[in-house]
Amino acid sequence: MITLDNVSKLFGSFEAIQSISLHITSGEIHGIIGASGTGKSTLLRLMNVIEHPDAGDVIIAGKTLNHLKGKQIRHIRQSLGMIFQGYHLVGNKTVFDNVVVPLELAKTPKKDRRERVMESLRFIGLETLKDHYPGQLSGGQKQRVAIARAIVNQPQVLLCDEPTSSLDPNTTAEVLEVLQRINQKFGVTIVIVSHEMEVIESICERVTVLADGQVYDELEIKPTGIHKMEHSAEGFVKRLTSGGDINDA
Ligand SMILES: Nc1ncnc2c1ncn2[C@@H]1O[C@H](COP(=O)(O)OP(=O)(O)OP(=O)(O)O)[C@@H](O)[C@H]1O
Repeated sequence: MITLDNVSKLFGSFEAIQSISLHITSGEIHGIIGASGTGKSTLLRLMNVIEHPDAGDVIIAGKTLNHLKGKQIRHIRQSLGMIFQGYHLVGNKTVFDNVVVPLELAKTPKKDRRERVMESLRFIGLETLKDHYPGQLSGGQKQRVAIARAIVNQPQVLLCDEPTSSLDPNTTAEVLEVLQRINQKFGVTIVIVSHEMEVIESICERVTVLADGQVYDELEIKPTGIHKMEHSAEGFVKRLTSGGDINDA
């Protein structure tokens, strides 16, 4: 579903992403973990065509994104949902009016919008709060509204940038449960960037470990534990698998 083929990204002379290749299969929940500044968000922004690679190809659902032009990019973005640590809700719009935005941008017929928004809100269990404003919601509720907005267009891929980093453990579990249901019910491929191994471990099947803009390792998470797929240094992976923050590794 998502392939990065020798992708590099420069900011000035600084190479934030260095010749990364990875493949995420359709229907997978894939984690990207790494210490602060290792390029996790940049990698996600390359998948969402917010950033463009300086070298290599980003291929989603068979389409090479870096060869697409304006209208085509807007079209492919409609098959990608995105959620962020800071929710990015519009404060002076109600929950309903926040969730309807992607349908307005996609020019979905007006007669269909209400039912689609309510369907999304029902899925995340917040339909009764449709007339509330973001300021009246808890952090977990805000993130669930952001998820409703991200899935209202029925995307094939959901890209999540530190989706639970501002949340307490109970609310984190609620948000991860919603993501898991989206994956299971609709077959949406999910990519989650996080620096918290517990989050990645609880929901992902495979994990890419980044260090200094490069793929440091790939891990497979099975009921029996975490399996190294490549060449990790023992101490580094031990820290990860014991639930420690990767920044401590
Ligand atoms: N627009 C930009 N201009 C210049 N440098 C940038 C830009 N965006 C990111 N960088 C740099 O690229 C590197 C990777 O940044 P990125 O935000 O992808 O890391 P990250 O792993 O997501 O970090 P964090 O966990 O702290 O969010 C960092 O050194 C950052 O300072």
